[in-house]
Amino acid sequence: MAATSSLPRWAPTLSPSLPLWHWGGTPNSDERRGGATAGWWSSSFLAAVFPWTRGRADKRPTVPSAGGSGVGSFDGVEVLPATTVLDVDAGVFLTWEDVCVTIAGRTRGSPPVRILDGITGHARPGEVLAIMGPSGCGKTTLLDTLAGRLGPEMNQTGVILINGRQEKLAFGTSAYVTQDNVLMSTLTVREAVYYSAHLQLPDTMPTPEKRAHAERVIREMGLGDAVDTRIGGRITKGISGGQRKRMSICVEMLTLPRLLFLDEPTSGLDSAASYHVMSHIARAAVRERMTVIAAVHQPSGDVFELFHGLCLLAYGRTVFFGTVSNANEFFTLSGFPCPHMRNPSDHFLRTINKDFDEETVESSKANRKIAAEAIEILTNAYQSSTYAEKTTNEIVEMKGKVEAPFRRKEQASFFTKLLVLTRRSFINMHRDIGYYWMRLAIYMGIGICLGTIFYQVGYSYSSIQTRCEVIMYTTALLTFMAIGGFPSFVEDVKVFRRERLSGHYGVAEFVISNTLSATPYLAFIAVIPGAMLYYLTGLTRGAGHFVYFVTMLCM
Ligand SMILES: Nc1ncnc2c1ncn2[C@@H]1O[C@H](COP(=O)(O)OP(=O)(O)OP(=O)(O)O)[C@@H](O)[C@H]1O
Repeated sequence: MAATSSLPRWAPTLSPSLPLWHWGGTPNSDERRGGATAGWWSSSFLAAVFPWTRGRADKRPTVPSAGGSGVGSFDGVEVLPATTVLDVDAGVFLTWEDVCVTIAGRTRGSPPVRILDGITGHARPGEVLAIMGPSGCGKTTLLDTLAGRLGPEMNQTGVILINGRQEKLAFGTSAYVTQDNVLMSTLTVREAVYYSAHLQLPDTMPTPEKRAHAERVIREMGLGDAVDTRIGGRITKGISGGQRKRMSICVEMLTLPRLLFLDEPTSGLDSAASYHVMSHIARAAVRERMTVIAAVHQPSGDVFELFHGLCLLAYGRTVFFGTVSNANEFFTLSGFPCPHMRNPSDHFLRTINKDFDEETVESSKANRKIAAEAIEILTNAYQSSTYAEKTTNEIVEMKGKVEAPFRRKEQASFFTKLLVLTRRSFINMHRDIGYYWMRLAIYMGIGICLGTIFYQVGYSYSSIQTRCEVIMYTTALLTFMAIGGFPSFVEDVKVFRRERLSGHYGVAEFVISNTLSATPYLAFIAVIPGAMLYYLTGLTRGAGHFVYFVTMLCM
């Protein structure tokens, strides 16, 4: 657990019976409730309504970490004191037995395709389990299955237990870092993590503490130099791919979940960054008794040594499950010893990758075994080995553990989430040049074009037809223009999907906050060209036309 010296002055003396966000002892309750929080919100509200004031709000000095001077350095990466966000819930002993996943065949009548075939294993608190195997072997599918995120098109069988019982993990208990880093491109690193902290952490936690915590997690992920850089996306270049990956981990690490799933946490990172990120996660796992399951592609020797357990898959089957040190022994005993000076993880993956067997056969010497044969030998050897027996015994032992059910972690209130999401959405719209500002320019262009073509249509009977044409053209053009907003909308929905799956907020908060933030913007970009068109065409009799134009433009 964290060093008490790093605890903030209002932090309680930890007791195992205290829930995560139960912070006793509030020497400065003013600051907690009325002072800091209200202050932040008033400035937030100002910045939300007038986004151009945001710069000033963001330039406020950041609150120093609770640990004060306890910041050290580790190979150039700042290592901050143990976090102050402590959890006293039981650890997660996750076991899975004979897990099979199938998907319907591509053509009607064809047999289902088996993606996972009888996978058995376990993960325990304080340890990092690595799931490794060639590309397409089922690592992500296994993670999705364990996290309860399989798509409806997949069929799953087998027994997955948490502390010996079937349990749906409550909010804040588990987190999942996906392979594709879905983030809001218009925000800076600091903003994205702050907003996430405000969405996930409870209202009872003082705002300065949330910010300090977010700042600490950012630094622990080695993002200290990129805090004010925008994430970037479709149009603008922002942080690098590796930094995006670290950002994704950062956001999910904020609540220090009991169970953490990581899909390719080191992809896109250089070997030093991979090591620092994984070693931070491994340290956090030990310190906070987190259960970490990571699907990894090609770990360097240093990173590989950080893993406690290894689940080696090949084309949906288990090649090996056990400790990292036993894996080497198992490969040697099965006739595939790791060559001298070679990274064991490279050796394992090379031995069981059959995607390039044809090339191997052509270039191999007489009696060299191709990967398909090696997989057959290894999977059979594993099933009858003492390692498989040991895994079964450990699962039986873990199933016998009686731990109290997990409590749902206290979360931000509906109102707070709504405010945070509305503000974030405001900023996103304000900065999304492609969607809003270009749209305004194009609408004005359309307004001028149509207005000059149908200049002063007049009020005679013959002008009725012209009026109809104006309305028809406006409708048609704007309907096509609305499609231009799709890429931004799709990006927003992706972020929403990720955050909803993680339990940060629900559909109601998303819909309300987007409506609140989008309405003034859309009305703004609709009223100006609408008024221009209204004035140029001379449709001055009949307010209905104006309302119609504005409504259409808002689409
Ligand atoms: N929805 C799906 N429909 C059809 N096939 C699927 C689906 N999802 C996964 N698969 C197949 O299942 C296999 C395992 O996929 P999965 O994404 O789990 O592999 P992976 O080991 O994570 O790969 P990578 O390391 O390249 O990310 C692949 O052959 C993939 O094509």
